[in-house]
Amino acid sequence: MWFMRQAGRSLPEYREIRSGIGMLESCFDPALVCEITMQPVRRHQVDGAILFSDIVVPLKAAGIDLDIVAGRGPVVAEPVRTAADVAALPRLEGDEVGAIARAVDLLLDELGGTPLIGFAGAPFTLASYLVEGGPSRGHERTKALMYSDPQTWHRLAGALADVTITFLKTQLDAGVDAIQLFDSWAGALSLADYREYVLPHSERVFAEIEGAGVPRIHFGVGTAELLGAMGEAGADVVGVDWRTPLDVAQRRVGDGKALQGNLDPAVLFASPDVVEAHARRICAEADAAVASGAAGHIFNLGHGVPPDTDPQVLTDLVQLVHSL
Ligand SMILES: Cc1c2[nH]c(c1CCC(=O)O)Cc1[nH]c(c(CCC(=O)O)c1C)Cc1[nH]c(c(CCC(=O)O)c1C)Cc1[nH]c(c(C)c1CCC(=O)O)C2
Repeated sequence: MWFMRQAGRSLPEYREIRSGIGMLESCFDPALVCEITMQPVRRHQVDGAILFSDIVVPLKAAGIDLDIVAGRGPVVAEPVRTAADVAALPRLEGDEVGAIARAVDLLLDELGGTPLIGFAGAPFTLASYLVEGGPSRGHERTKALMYSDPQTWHRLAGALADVTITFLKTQLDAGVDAIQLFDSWAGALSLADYREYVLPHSERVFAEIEGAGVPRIHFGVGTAELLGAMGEAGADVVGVDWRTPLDVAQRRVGDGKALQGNLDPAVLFASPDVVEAHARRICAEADAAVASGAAGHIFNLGHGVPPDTDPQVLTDLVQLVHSL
C-alpha cells in the first residue's frame, strides 16, 4: 500500500522543508526531491515511494511558461488553443529533466528495498491544463477543441504523449521500479469520446515503455465508465476511485490486471472506527476481486491525500491494512 500525494502538505516536515522554496523550484533540486520523497516512507512505513514531482514538470522543463500556484494548481501563461499554438509547442529532449534522473539515483541508494514509483501525466489531463490555462471544472475549452478541430486535438495529444514518453523513459532509465500514468481528469469524458480522442495516445505511451518490463499503473478520477478502456490502454494495474467497489471494477477491467484503490479520502476525517470499517470493506472487496480474476490489489486512496489530513490517521491506516 501507498498513498497518492503521500508527500506533501499533510506532513509538517514537508511544510518546513518547502518554506520559502517554490513548488517547481523544489522539483528540480535532486537532494530536495529525494528528501521529500523519503518523508512519508519513513513516517508511515508505506510499501512504495512515489517520486516527488508534478505532472507539469516535463512541460516546464521543455520551456512552456507555467507555474504551480499554491492552493490552485498549475497555471499556464499562454494557453494553447489554436493549430499555430500546437505547432509551436516545444519538444522535450530529455536532458532538461536530468535533475529528475539524479533524484532517482539518490533515492535508489536511500530506499533500500522499498520500490520507487515514477509517474507522468497522461495526454488528456496535461492538455486540459494547457488549453484551459489552469485548473478547470468542466474542461470546456479542451472539449471544444477536441470536437471542433479533431486534427489539431490529435496533434496536441500526440505532442504531449511524446513529452510523457520522454519523461517516463528518463525515470525508467534511472531505475524506477514502477510507473503510474495519471489521467486524473479523463472521467470528464464519455466512453465513446475517450476511445476516439484519448485512448490511442495513452496506448502509445504504455506501448513505448512496455520494454522496460516494470508494472504500469493507470489512474483517473470519476472513471467508472472508462475502467475497461483504461486497462486496454496497456496498464497492468488500474486505479479505481471510491465510487466503484473493487469487485465491480474487476468485472469492468477484466481478468489478469491488478486493481489499486480505493478509500474515499474524506473518510480520513471520520473517527477511527469508521476508517477501520471502510478499510475492512475495501480489503474484502479486493479479496472478491482477486477470487474472480484480478491479478492483485494495491491499497491506496481513491484520490490524493487532502492537505489538511492528520498524518497520524495515515500511519495508523498503514498499520491496520498491513495487519489485515
Ligand atoms: C492533476 C495533478 C497535478 N499534479 C499531479 C496530478 C495528478 C494527481 C492528482 O490527480 O491529484 C501529480 C502529483 N503532484 C505531486 C505529486 C507528488 C507525489 C505524491 O503523490 O506524493 C504527484 C503524483 C506533488 C504536488 N503537486 C502540487 C502540490 C502542492 C504544492 C505545494 O505543496 O505547495 C504537491 C505536493 C501542486 C499541484 N499540481 C497539480 C495540482 C492539482 C496541484 C494542487 C494545487 C494545490 O492544492 O496547491 C496538478
